Amino acid sequence: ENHRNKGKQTDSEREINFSVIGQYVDYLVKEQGVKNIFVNGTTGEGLSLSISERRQVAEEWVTKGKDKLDQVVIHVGALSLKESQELAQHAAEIGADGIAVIAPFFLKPWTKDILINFLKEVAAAAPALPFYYYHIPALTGVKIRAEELLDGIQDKIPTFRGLKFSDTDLLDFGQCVDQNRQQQFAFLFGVDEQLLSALVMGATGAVGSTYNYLGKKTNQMLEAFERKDLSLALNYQFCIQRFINFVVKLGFGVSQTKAIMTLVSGIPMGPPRLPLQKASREFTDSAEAKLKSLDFLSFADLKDGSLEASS
Ligand SMILES: CC(=O)N[C@H](C=O)[C@@H](O)[C@H](O)[C@H](O)CO
Ligand SMILES: CC(=O)C(=O)O
Repeated sequence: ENHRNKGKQTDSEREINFSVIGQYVDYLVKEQGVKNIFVNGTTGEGLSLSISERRQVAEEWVTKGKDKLDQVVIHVGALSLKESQELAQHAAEIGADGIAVIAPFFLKPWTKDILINFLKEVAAAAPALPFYYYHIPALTGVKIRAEELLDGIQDKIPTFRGLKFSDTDLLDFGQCVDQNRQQQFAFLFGVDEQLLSALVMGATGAVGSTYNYLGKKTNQMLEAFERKDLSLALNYQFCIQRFINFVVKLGFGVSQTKAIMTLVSGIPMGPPRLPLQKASREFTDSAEAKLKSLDFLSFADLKDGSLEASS
């Protein structure tokens, strides 16, 4: 396959630019204080990549993150159980720190037991790796409550270590925490604009798209929460909400996230892949103005060529 730049515009626009991943590791660690990476998920368009591409992306992150990142968790969910197992086994082979799986979303599991059976088969393909369930009902359409799924899950999936919870149902999330106090599960929250509420409920961490560029601000919120300075933590959360609320009104999704990542880091993320469409110039300009007005972005932060790359 032809992944590297061959000078043809169409190739570089359509293919993954593996060469920037190493740079991006350094950027996240140094500029955002982000040392745990979730690869091939929603933001990484994992489900729009071929299996071969997913393997290569995973390998690049693990290789470039060595001695720099704390944990690299690979999302290996797929519609095909066999492909998911292949990716799980591959994640183990390359030395990833964990795997995560979403519910299959075309032919869907309708009950908790069926979903567990699917997840169990994937987990068994990487028996030495921590396993995380990625709960994102708005995108998968699988609305089985996480609290139900977690009930007795370790008897079925011995490698189960936690949950990435990307939903706004804080009753469900709170009950996941409340009913599993005996376990040492990771409760990773995935709705960035509501993270503070989830921390109150017992979230042990967060995985989200905005940490690519608001990682530093979010870490300040986490530190304030840790120090029990709730009013300062709320200040940070409101600041983050002001930005997310602004972009949500403009239409905010993975494409727009990529444009902002390019803008803030100066590292070209490239356009998304079909069926997504590149964010408009108007979006990027408005987002940039908002970031500046909220003091999330100083002129000094803007790297040369960042506007070029996202235009
Ligand atoms: C649907 C989606 O992409 N969710 C992300 C993570 O799971 C979040 O990080 C959101 O992008 C973020 O909370 C903004 O709404
Ligand atoms: C944002 C996130 O959690 C994902 O890309 O899956």
